[in-house]
Order: sequence, then structure tokens, then C-alpha cells
Amino acid sequence: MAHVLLPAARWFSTIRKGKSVSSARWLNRQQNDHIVKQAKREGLRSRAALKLREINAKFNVVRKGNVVIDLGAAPGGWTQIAIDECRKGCPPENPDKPGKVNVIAIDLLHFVAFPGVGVIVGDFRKPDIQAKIVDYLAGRQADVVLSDMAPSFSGLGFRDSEDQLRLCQNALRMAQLYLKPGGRFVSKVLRSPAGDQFRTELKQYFDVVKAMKPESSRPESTEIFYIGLGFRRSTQQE
Ligand SMILES: C[S@@+](CC[C@H](N)C(=O)[O-])C[C@H]1O[C@@H](n2cnc3c(N)ncnc32)[C@H](O)[C@@H]1O
Repeated sequence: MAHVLLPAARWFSTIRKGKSVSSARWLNRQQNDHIVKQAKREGLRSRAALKLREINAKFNVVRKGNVVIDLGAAPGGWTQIAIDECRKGCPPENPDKPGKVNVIAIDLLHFVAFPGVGVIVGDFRKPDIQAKIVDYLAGRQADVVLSDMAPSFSGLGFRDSEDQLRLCQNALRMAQLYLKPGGRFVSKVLRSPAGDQFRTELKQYFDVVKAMKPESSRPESTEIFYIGLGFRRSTQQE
């Protein structure tokens, strides 16, 4: 949450006041260390968890009792925040039974689940993985689709942002398939002109589309998060 990251925010304002590039880099590294340490201290699976926590504090995306699809979930930082929000004070019976899990977490990589989370290992675009998602949903629609996915980066900026954008567009397809009307969506996007177009695309499906750069996101990273609120079918689609 924001209060946790306040010291880092103070360092940022120092950078903006015109320190040299090298001291800005040093300060950024301190900021990153601080955030990694923070995540460890709290027993979070990754620093990424802090990003979703900030997003959720601002936009109330994941709520008590929700059903969440978490794309690109390993090692489980977002999953951990999502299940905590879904389960606030209400541990259910048989939390791991399909039809009872609150979070369906998918990744190419295996990671250890939490109670109430169904983990699926594989590429979410493949039919067998989609079938497993449908099994876990057991007739329910999702309240939220999250995507923190990233491709394996080649180091070539243009290619990497194209690959990442394709994942975002496929995450939006997942929303079209599984999200309930009024549902919410969060996707990581790398800043680029194509990323801006994706924001325009999101506006066809959501009443409100916001962008956020959490304080826990590395300042030098081009990542930004788009948040879609109030899902509706595109009129162009019907
Ligand atoms: C930044 S990491 C996710 C971090 C995670 N959200 C957390 O909070 O700990 C990005 C993940 O996207 C996954 N990924 C990339 N392409 C994918 C695909 N097609 N299907 C499923 N997962 C994918 C990668 O395996 C990687 O683990």
C-alpha cells in the first residue's frame, strides 16, 4: 500500500529536483531494494504483489467473494493479493474444489498454490488449458481478469512490446469469453504507440479505462497498467 512505500516516494521527489543521472540511478536502485525487501518482509511471493496491491487500493478491482482469472501468475505475487481480497474473513468449505476456488491462476511455469487457488500450468491460449479454466469456473463467470504477463524478452524494444501487446490482446479475448457484465480487468502493457491503441481498444469493452504506474513499479521500466471497469460486450462485436 502507499503508506509502505512512502520513503521511496520521497526519494523520487529528490530525483525530480534535478540530481545527476548517476545519483538518480543510485537512488532508483535504493528504491528497488527497498521494495524487494518490503515484499520479503511481508512474505509476499514477488515484488509484483505490491503493484497489484496499489492498483487494488485505488480501483477496488478484486473484492470479497470474487472469482478471478490471473494470467501470468507465477511465482504467485498477484495471486496472493487476489486470494486475500477474495477471502477477506470468509474461508469457505472445500476451497480447492473446482466451482469453489476464487482464483484461477495460469502460467507457463509451475508454482505452489494457496488454498482457494486453482493453478493451471500451460499457455492460456491453448484449448486444453481453456478447458481447465472452464472446469474451475464450473458454470460461473469471472468478476475479474488480471494479466501481468510478459513474454521472454529479446532485448529488442520494438519486438518485445509487440509480443507483450499480443499477450494483452489475448488477455482481452479471455475477458470477452469469461468476464461477467460489469466485470473488471487489469493488464500490464509496455508503453508504446501500439500500447496506446490497446487502451483505445479497451474503451470498446469497458465503461471506464484508467492507466496507472504503481510506485512499486521500477521507474525505468516502460510498464504501465491499464484498468478496465464496467465490462460490456462491444457494440461492434454484436
Ligand atoms: C512478470 S511475470 C508474472 C509475475 C506474477 N504476476 C507475480 O505477481 O508473481 C510474467 C509471467 O507471464 C508468464 N507468461 C508469459 N506468456 C504466457 C502465456 N502464454 N501463458 C501463460 N503464462 C504466460 C510467464 O511465464 C511469467 O511467469
